[in-house]
Amino acid sequence: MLDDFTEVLKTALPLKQAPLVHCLTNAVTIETMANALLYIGAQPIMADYPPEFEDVCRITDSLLLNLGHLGPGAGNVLAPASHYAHQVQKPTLVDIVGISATQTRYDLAQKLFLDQPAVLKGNISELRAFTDLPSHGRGVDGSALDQGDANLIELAKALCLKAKADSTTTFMATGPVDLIVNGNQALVLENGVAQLDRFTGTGDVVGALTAALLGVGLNGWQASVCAITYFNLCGEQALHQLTPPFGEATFRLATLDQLSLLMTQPTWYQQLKGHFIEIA
Ligand SMILES: Nc1ncnc2c1ncn2[C@@H]1O[C@H](COP(=O)(O)OP(=O)(O)O)[C@@H](O)[C@H]1O
Ligand SMILES: Cc1ncsc1CCOP(=O)(O)O
Ligand SMILES: [Mg+2]
Repeated sequence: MLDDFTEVLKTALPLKQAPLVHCLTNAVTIETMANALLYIGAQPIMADYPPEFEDVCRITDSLLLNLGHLGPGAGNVLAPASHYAHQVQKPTLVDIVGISATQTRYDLAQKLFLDQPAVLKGNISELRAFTDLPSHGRGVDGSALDQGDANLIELAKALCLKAKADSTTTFMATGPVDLIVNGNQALVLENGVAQLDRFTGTGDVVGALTAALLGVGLNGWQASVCAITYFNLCGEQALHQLTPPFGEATFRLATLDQLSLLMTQPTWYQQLKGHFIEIA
């Protein structure tokens, strides 16, 4: 079954066409996100003024809603964009950054979920908060205390219950290992390196890559596996190429550089590591 995904990875990247991705995102990582999309051959448009949404929606291939840095009236920006995309069936990704930190983000995430996004993502602590499980998330960061096999299975079951109410959304929970839940299937992905937790925006970039892949027609399940695996292999390759000592900023740049480079290696997709878990 994992072989099916290897095939998806192989055919998806390099992209055969450039999807235009409408991003409503946070001010912290907005530039990193825009460039990450360009590096993989997609195109970003950051447009958060509601009167523009209809025009922007007409020309874009997917929508990304990131809760990372809510400004005044954010509810009046993200929710209308989400409703409109739902009406016209534009594939949408919701990134629930920081929902373990505030009730406002929690409420907004639950509201956006009702519009049936193709993918709802966050780190493992954020997805635990979303499903009302105890979460050790701190600010926008996940906690190692929410990792571990028992916690992953507990989260997979909780997401599976959510998925039963809405079978169209794929859930992505990132961390040292990543969990993807779709319907009653749960997949654990095992690529990546610890340094990917040490610069800001790694989760946001994974969200952007996923939205780009939704924009070229991959479903939520395929886009999630492909985006996480590609990004984490970029991190692995960056680490492999750097000679110590090097700082976190150097690693960040090397990882972002791999976004345009790794896919030019003919067998990159063969490094996919993961396994399905039983949640019945
Ligand atoms: N310790 C780690 N080991 C391997 N990969 C990691 C690790 N921490 C994060 N990653 C990877 O970095 C990306 C961002 O994950 P994460 O840090 O959980 O998101 P966020 O930035 O939203 O908190 C994911 O692709 C994840 O697999
Ligand atoms: C530091 C910070 N604060 C609000 S959003 C943000 C960036 C979060 O990026 P990521 O979710 O990818 O870690
Ligand atoms: Mg991060």
